[in-house]
Amino acid sequence: MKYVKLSHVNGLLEMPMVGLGTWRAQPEEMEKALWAALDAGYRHIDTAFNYNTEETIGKVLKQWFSQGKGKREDLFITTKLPNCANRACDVARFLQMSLKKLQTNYVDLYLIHMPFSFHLNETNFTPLTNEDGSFSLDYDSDLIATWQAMEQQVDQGLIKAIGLSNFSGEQIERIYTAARIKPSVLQIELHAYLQQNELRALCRKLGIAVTAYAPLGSPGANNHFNSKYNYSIHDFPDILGHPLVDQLAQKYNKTPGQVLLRHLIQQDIIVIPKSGNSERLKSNIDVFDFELSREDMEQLNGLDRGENGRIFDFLFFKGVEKHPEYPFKHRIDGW
Ligand SMILES: NC(=O)C1=CN([C@@H]2O[C@H](COP(=O)(O)OP(=O)(O)OC[C@H]3O[C@@H](n4cnc5c(N)ncnc54)[C@H](OP(=O)(O)O)[C@@H]3O)[C@@H](O)[C@H]2O)C=CC1
Ligand SMILES: O=C1CO[C@H](CO)[C@@H](O)[C@@H]1O
Repeated sequence: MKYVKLSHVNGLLEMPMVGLGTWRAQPEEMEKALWAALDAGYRHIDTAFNYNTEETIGKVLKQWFSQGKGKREDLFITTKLPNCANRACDVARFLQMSLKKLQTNYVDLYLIHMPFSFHLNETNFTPLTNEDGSFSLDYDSDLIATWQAMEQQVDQGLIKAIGLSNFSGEQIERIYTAARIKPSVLQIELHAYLQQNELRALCRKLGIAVTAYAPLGSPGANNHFNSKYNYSIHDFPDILGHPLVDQLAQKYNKTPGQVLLRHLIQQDIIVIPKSGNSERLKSNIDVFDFELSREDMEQLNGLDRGENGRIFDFLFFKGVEKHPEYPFKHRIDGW
């Protein structure tokens, strides 16, 4: 395993470059997948308050520790503040709920999941929706105040590093400028079709590590958006099936998934592929024994479609584009 050393942290904190994604994993699948992942050598787990996987992760880890297979400090756990809690007064209690479910007294990384905010349904801690099915936008939430509340949780020893997810360059710079504890990590959609060169350059300048979500193009996400939100993404990309990826997989005697992950890792990008299948889990972490040549890296760089390659525009949250902090306005303007 290779690690990225995080800046803006008190002391040394290293993030394993491959982590286990957990979005859409159902409890039984999650339990099996995490055991298989820990056996395969995964030590980095990516979850979020709204994935409904924290509880199962906590349960498995408790057993893993009690069987003497590892210690808490061997693991890197990321979780996220949901966007229905993007306000200073909600940070401590949402973090507490995550810590309780994860059965741990700290997380390595806590991210603001999304910059746009929804009102909170206090009965079940989900976003409030309006009668027409649109999401109830909270125009008053203050991202800087939310960030400062996260800094206080770092001071309390409940979080090691703090970061952002799905933020635009302007939003990142705004938080960075105001921050006492600077963001250590930016988690964004990043894969061969959406290579995010501008945001990566900004992060390099600010000493922020980049984590790629949906690094394989999130196969199956469209079905999920369809069934959960009755929303379909236009031109849904099949990156794993691209002929170049297939050709390189044959050349290096690797799978298409390994080629795509290696393309990112070789550029110092952390990846968090999700799998519930033990063979694919193993293959996704087995990406450190080969190197793509400069020419092949350049060919893969050439697959970038810019904004047209984006899967997660969050427009499945009906009405979200009206929020002033919606980060992809440039995309809508371009349509
Ligand atoms: N911050 C944010 O807003 C977001 C964060 N995330 C995080 O990033 C993680 C990864 O993103 P995700 O959307 O899950 O997408 P991924 O790109 O990781 O794709 C996951 C899908 O690919 C399949 N798969 C996994 N490995 C392989 C392989 N080697 N070959 C072929 N298919 C494979 C999985 O199926 P199977 O399980 O059957 O193997 C699953 O359906 C999430 O799980 C979550 O933790 C994701 C979205 C948004
Ligand atoms: O991490 C995520 C995966 O996609 C979800 C949408 O259903 C979001 O909750 C979130 O961005």
